[in-house]
Amino acid sequence: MSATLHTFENGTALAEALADAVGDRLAAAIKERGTASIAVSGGSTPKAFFQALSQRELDWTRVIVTLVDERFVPPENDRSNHGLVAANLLQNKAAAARFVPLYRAAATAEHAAAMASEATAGFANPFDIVVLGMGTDGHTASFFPGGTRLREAIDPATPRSVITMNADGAGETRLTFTFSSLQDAGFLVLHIEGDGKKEVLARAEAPGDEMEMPIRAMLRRARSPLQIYWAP
Ligand SMILES: O=C(O)[C@H](O)[C@@H](O)[C@H](O)[C@H](O)COP(=O)(O)O
Repeated sequence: MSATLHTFENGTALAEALADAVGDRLAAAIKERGTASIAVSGGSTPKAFFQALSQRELDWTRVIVTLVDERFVPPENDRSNHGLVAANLLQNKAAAARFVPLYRAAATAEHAAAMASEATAGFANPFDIVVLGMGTDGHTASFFPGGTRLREAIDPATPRSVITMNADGAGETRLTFTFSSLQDAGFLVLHIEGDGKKEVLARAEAPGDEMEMPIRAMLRRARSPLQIYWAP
């Protein structure tokens, strides 16, 4: 599908513009269907965006927030994406939103993934908004190069669900929505910052194997147009 690059002067300007765009989409979905759903990524990049979005004026009681992917760690762990979202997005006006975690205190990550798949099935088809990140190794969500279930995760035939993933670059076991769950969001965003990530993006846009740079799956095959938000 097509991708559009939106460039901003700095991270603050990007965060405000992305919060405006996402806030407008959430409001439109609420107006249309009474509810809105958004899946966001972790990492260091989205913090300012989360803080900006948390202050947008809308009926947050009708918004469901979940994660594109998560580490198999409880929210108190400082590597938890749930913890990051709780501290930065589910604040201010957005404190009224309903958060649906991917992590579950289950015996295994596989059980947690099954529980998360069930808990999200009602609203993840498709998401109104998905905000992806990208690592310098070309991963997005928890689609890591060399990941144990990478082929399955990016296979368009794999159903909408949350699956587990292990990879050298990932640290903990991950829980991740599959490609099919994310690629048809009403508003599909890739949020990246810095010159290094822009170079990674250029490499990903060149011919090559999706298994080497899994972001290529989104760049090449997402049904929704990919909106790339970038600032130096
Ligand atoms: O870490 C996570 O939760 C996500 O799995 C990951 O896909 C993230 O979006 C990228 O690794 C970018 O991370 P940075 O923003 O920290 O560069």
